[in-house]
Amino acid sequence: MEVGGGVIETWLKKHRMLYIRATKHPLILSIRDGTIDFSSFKRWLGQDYIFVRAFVPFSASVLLKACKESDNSSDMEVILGGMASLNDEIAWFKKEASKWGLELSTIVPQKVNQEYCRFLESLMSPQVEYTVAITAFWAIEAVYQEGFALCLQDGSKTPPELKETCQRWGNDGFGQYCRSLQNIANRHLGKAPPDVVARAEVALLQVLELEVEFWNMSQG
Ligand SMILES: Cc1ncc(CNC=O)c(N)n1
Repeated sequence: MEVGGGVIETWLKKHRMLYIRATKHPLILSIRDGTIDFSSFKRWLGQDYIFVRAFVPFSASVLLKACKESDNSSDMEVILGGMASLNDEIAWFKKEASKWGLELSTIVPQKVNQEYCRFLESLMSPQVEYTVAITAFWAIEAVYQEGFALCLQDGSKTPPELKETCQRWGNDGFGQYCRSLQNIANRHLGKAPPDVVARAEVALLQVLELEVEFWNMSQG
């Protein structure tokens, strides 16, 4: 099954304004037009490192749910691929932080970041259905993919120092991975009972709102 015509596409149309606020946030646009304040970037980098560390156990919980609840063994492989790139990502954050003179061990999570990490923890509960968790997982990955891909488009004036960051989430391979996650989420949403579908939609909205706030927090 291909991306298009699924529940996710319906939701993205329905919640288009919020989706655009998350993917075309002023901070992303300032990277693309080259006007970004590097202190905002450094704040984002430090906070996102903390977020990504919390995202690893959440990914593991999604993997576990896929193994228990999915009828398709390729779900597990797609999620495992995402987890493998998180291993690189953590190493990259450490390298990038030292490049910017950031001491990661001294970074204190901001309130919004704590809220986002608590939200991830709530989704790790075994009571949360795989369909709900994979929808949130897809949304978290997709907003970064879409936002950073924008900074790599022709005509963008992304500062050279930030190109590598944009490549990390904006590259075509990550785009393909996000489409695979979207297909998985659509397949499960298409056969889930209405109450589960409703909870998945709420989780999507929570992700989008937290992403907007995460960018706001980084902007200072
Ligand atoms: C706040 C936030 N949202 C999504 C991502 C992308 N997923 C993993 O890296 C991220 N790094 N940070």
